[in-house]
Amino acid sequence: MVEDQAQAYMSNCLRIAVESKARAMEEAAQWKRKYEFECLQNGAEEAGGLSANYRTSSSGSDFNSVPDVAIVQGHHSHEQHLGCSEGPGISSCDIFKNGMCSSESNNLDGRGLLYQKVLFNLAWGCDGIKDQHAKHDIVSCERGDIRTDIRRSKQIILEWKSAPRSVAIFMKPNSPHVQALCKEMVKWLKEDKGMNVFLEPDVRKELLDESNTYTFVQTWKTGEDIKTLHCKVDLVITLGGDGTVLWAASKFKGPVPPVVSFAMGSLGFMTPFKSDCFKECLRNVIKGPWPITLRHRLCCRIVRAADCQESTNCRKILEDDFHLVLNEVSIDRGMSSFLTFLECYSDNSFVTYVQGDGLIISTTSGSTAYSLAAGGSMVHPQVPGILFTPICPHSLSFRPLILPEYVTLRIQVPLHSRGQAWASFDGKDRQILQAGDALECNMSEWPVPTMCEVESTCDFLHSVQECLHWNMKKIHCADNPEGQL
Ligand SMILES: NC(=O)c1ccc[n+]([C@@H]2O[C@H](COP(=O)([O-])OP(=O)(O)OC[C@H]3O[C@@H](n4cnc5c(N)ncnc54)[C@H](O)[C@@H]3O)[C@@H](O)[C@H]2O)c1
Ligand SMILES: Nc1ncnc2c1ncn2[C@@H]1O[C@H](COP(=O)(O)OP(=O)(O)OP(=O)(O)O)[C@@H](O)[C@H]1O
Repeated sequence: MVEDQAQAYMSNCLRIAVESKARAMEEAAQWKRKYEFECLQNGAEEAGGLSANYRTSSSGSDFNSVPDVAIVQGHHSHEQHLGCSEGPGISSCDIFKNGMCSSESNNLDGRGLLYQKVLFNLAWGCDGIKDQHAKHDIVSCERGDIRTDIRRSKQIILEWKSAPRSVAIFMKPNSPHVQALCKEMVKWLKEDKGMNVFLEPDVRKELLDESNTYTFVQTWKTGEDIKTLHCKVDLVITLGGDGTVLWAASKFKGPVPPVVSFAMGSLGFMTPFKSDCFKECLRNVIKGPWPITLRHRLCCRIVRAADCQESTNCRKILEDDFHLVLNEVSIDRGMSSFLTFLECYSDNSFVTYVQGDGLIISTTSGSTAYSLAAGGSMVHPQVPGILFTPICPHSLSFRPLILPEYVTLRIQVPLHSRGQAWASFDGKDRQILQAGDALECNMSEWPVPTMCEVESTCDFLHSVQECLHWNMKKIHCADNPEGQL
């Protein structure tokens, strides 16, 4: 009995001693944390970067008030590496403390001491641009954890602030069926909708030669006029096939008004609307809101060797001397019987040599056109990327690539090349590339907004299935009268 009491007394003393020691250690750790936080706060305030972004708490000097996310003026060595000497970015400037981290124990080291997570900064290569555009729209690094936001808004919707008033119609030439529909549409747009109608100069002339009821139709005369067409029209209508969409887009060397495309061609991958119900379609689109697909374009320039002879930096490129392609720019061997030999660079990094029939640099919209025929993947038009697809490469291992949308590609015909190459822009405007000439392209800031029939992905899948018969095979089965799978 006495022995039991003595043992209980001893273990009680031991427990009290252990608890006192734990309390003392906890208090010491608290003081240490406070000291470290104050040191860091003082340092940050001296650097001038963190103070504006502090999460405030009830007491200003409370070491429980910690910075959330700070946008810092670059003092990080990595920024220099990215060519962004003072560029903005996202910084993780967090001091971990009780209750801040999802799991408190994560911040305790083996000896039960709290540690500070090492600070870091995320910056985006921005070639010296110092504005907020260099921040990434979906990446954050709150509390030192890098995360990407889930993009919940999938579909872009166009909502008119007031009803569109002017429309430009582009139509496929030499088709009586298309011409007949164009006349009917022009009358309806004017009489029922009270809209100003623009037609291409020769189409307008043909209409006026036929009847003077179309004197209200407007047009453009010079190349200068067409440069400002986007300021005069709210909506573009195309009547034809994919070629007519490409044709209409090529007329806009800057911003493009929303495009409604009626299928009156053979394939019609980018022409979702049916011409026989054009009034209902246009009524809906004009009323809005309406889903659109932003189809990115590539801005392509030819850099001539002759223009660069004086100095390596000399570029006698005129302001207007560029092509905006909706599908692709292709470089091929033309009539030459030699293999093309092209040197390819991405942002000045060597990519590869192309030896074969040529190379296609395609947008994602163009992925279902020439690039597909050359073995490239089909890519949804809203995926940000540039397709790099060789044409009949001489090497069996030369597979197509998809590069990020922000790279600048340079395709050079080497000075020692035996033959020339030819560049075509959306299958048109073929231009010769002599030895030493290069083609440069990057993503343009001016996409083509095309109105969807249903919504972007649904329209894309519908086109893939209906126009290209993707993964459709006939099955011979009495249970499947339509014979398709
Ligand atoms: N081997 C090939 O498949 C090949 C060869 C040369 C050009 N092309 C394509 O033709 C385009 C020019 O078209 P065009 O109508 O002025 O010439 P075109 O009249 O010769 O038509 C070419 C075909 O490509 C289709 N097409 C065009 N763009 C498309 C797209 N984004 N998705 C799916 N199919 C598409 C057209 O509907 C048409 O059937 C070029 O941009 C190029 O992509 C393809
Ligand atoms: N307004 C226009 N003026 C001059 N040429 C045009 C015009 N619209 C289209 N074209 C050209 O006419 C050709 C045929 O047009 P389009 O591709 O629209 O018809 P399609 O071949 O019947 O249809 P799809 O492309 O669906 O097979 C294309 O090469 C295109 O560039």
